[in-house]
Amino acid sequence: MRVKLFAEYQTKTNALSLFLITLLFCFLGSHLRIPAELSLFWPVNAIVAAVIVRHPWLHRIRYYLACFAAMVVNDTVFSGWAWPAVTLNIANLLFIIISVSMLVKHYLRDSDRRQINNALRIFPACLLAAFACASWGALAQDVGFNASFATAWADWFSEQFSTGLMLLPFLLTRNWRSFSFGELLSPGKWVPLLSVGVSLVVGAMIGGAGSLTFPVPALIWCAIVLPIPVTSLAILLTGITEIVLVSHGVMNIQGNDNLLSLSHLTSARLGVATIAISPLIVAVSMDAVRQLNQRLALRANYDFLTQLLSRSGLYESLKDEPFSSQRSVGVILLDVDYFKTINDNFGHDAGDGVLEEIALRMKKVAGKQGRICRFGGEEFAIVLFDARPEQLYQLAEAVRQSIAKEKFWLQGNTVTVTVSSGLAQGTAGEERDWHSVINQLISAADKNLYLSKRNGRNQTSPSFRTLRLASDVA
Ligand SMILES: Nc1nc2c(ncn2[C@@H]2O[C@H](COP(=O)(O)OP(=O)(O)OP(=O)(O)O)[C@@H](O)[C@H]2O)c(=O)[nH]1
Repeated sequence: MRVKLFAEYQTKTNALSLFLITLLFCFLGSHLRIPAELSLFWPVNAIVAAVIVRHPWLHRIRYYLACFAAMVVNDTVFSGWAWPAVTLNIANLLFIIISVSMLVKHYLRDSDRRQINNALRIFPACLLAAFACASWGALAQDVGFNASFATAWADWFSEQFSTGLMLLPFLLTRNWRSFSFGELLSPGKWVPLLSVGVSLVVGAMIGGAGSLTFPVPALIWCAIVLPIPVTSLAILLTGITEIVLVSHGVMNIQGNDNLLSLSHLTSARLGVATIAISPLIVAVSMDAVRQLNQRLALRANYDFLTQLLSRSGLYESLKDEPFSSQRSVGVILLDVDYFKTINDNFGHDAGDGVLEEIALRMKKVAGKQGRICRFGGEEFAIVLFDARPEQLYQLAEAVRQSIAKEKFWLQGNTVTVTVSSGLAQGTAGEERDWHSVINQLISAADKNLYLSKRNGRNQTSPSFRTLRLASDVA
C-alpha cells in the first residue's frame, strides 16, 4: 500500500507530513554540526523547498508555519536553544519562501513532465534565497552568539548557496520514475561516472586550490552522455564528498597567503557551487537538444494533418523491419479521384477534412495489417509484409470500398469520394535493404495506379490474378 504524504485538500495530513519531514532533516542536519552553531550541511531548506515546489498547493502560510514549528521544536529539544531557535530559524524560512516563490511558477505538473521547465532558474533562486538567509542568520547569530557578522554571513551564504545548488537540480529536474537504471549498464554510461570518482581521489591526493576542479571535465562528460537526474546526482555526491574531504583536512585547498580571510570550508563551498553550475548548464543544454531532436524527428516522421506516417517516417520505420531476401512485401498506392474538384467546389479546408477522414477509414481497415503513410498531397501508401497477392488485393479493395461506400459530409452536402489504387508485390531479390525494395515497388504500383485512373477510376489494378510475386519489382 502506498502512503500518500500530500494531497491537495487534506490540510491536516499535509501540515503533519511537512512538520515530520522538516523535523527529520533538521535532526539529521543538527547532527552534522561541526562548530557550535552551524551545520556542515543544512539540507532541510532545499529539501522542503523542493517538496513545496513539487506540490504547489503547499505554497501557503500555514504550511510554512508547520515547517517553522518543526525547526523550533528541533532546536529547543536537541540543541537546548530557546529564543535563538526562533530568530535563527527565520533565516531558514526565508531561504525556503524565497526559493519556492522564484521556482514554483516554473514547475510542470503534467504527469509525464514533472520537472522544472528551466533548471537554470535554480541558480538565481538559490543566490537570492541564500543572500537573504545569510543576512538574517548572521544578524541573529551576531546578537545571540556574539559571532562576527562577516564570518557568520560567509558561512551561512556559502553553505546555503552550495547545498541549494547541489540539491535542487537533483530534486526538481526530472521525474525518476521515467528513468531506467538498465541504461547505466553500458560502458559509455558508467565510465564517465567512474571517472568522476577517479578525479575526486586524484584531487584529494594532489591537494591545492586546483584540486576542487578536477572532477569538472568528468562531470561535463556525464552531462553530455547521461540523463539530467543522474548528472545532478553525480554533481550532488561530488560536492558533498569535496566538502567533507576539505572539512576533515583530507583535501588541502588553501595556502596561507590568502587575501581575504575566508575559512577553508567557506572557500570550498563557494568553489563547489561554482563547479556545480558548469555541468548543470551542459546537462540542461544537452537535454534541450535531445528534446528538440525528438520533436523534429516526430514532426518529420508523421504527417501533421492525418497523423499517418510521412514518406520519410515510412522509410525510417522500415529500418526496424527484419530484412531477408526471401520475405515478400506488397505496396498499395492510393490516389483520391478528382480531388482538385473537391478543393475547387468546397474549399481547401474541406479538402483537408476529406484527407483526414480518408486517413481514419484507412486506419480502421488496414491499421493492424500494414504501415499506412501519406505519401504526398492526396496520395497514400500501405506497405504490407509477408502477405499473399490476393490478401494485398483484398485489402486494397476493402479500403477503396470503405471510402466509396459511406458519403462524406462537406459543408452541408453529402458527397461521394472515391480512390484509385495501384498494387505491386515482390521479394528483396538482389536488393540489400527495404528502402530500395519499397522504392521499386512504389514506382511499379504507380504505373498500375495510372491504369486504374485511365480505366475509369474508383478501382484497383491489377486484379490479384495478374499480380504475381516478384514480377513487378525492377
Ligand atoms: N486541400 C488540400 N489539397 C491538396 C493537398 N495536397 C494536394 N492538394 C491538391 O490536390 C489536388 C490534386 O489534383 P490533381 O493531381 O490534378 O488530381 P485530381 O484532381 O485528384 O484528379 P485525378 O487524380 O486525376 O483523379 C491539387 O489541386 C492539389 O492542390 C492538401 O494537403 N490539402
